[in-house]
Amino acid sequence: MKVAAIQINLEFGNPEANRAKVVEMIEKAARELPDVIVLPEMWNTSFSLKNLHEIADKEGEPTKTLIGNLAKKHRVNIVAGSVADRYGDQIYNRLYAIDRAGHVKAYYDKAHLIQQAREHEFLTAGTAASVFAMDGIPCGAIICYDIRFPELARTVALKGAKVLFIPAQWPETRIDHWKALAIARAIENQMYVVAVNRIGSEFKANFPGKSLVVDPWGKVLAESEDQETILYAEMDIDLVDRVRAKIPCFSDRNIKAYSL
Ligand SMILES: NC(=O)CCC(=O)C(=O)O
Repeated sequence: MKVAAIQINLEFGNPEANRAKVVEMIEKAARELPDVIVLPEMWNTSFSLKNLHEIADKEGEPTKTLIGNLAKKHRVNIVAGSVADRYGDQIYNRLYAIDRAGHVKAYYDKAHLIQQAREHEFLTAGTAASVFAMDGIPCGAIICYDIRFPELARTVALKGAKVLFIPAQWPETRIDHWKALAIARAIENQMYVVAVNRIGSEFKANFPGKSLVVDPWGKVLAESEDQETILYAEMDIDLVDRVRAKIPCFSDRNIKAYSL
């Protein structure tokens, strides 16, 4: 499975501009014939939280049609990062997984909203982990701050995922956590992690990129710098089974010891 992680700057509160950038980058990434393209967190509006009611997607549109058409045109799977998506009065930080035919296979709503960024005041948290197949490979997704909650990544792994996608907007001040947590989630769950950050700045936060792909042994296969780029990596999915056979953490779990 060849992955292309799209690391871009975003325009605050400007979905039109961000859609144009995303289309340009997907077209560019598709030329390298990846199996899956991944976008960052909240790429339509960014964290323009106060006017999300006006500028968020409505019931998945236009993201589902726009990205679905690109997926179909290039016969590529797309993990459409996440977008602000309004359903009635509720707005979700929602990720869509779209297959090569342009169909939405699954969605995932960010479960842990970061109070420090006041996300919980404007967004509704998801309540379910998401696992979906891409070309028959079981995959899962979490979003940004979710990476700090090992229970969620573990749930995704226990549901069978071998690849975990993590779109994010992760700031420079805590970038060491980003890399350490991505590697930790890969090692403890013996799965691939594709962690996609943005660049640029918003309010007082700088975003340094540093998107990375980690294999189930914890080896960083690819890592980007602080610039607009597409990060490519080849994932040997059979390695997940080999690592899980070598150190059988899943069958060695002792759930009696985990109850509070
Ligand atoms: N967008 C986010 O969820 C940011 C998370 C973050 O900055 C952190 O966990 O630290």
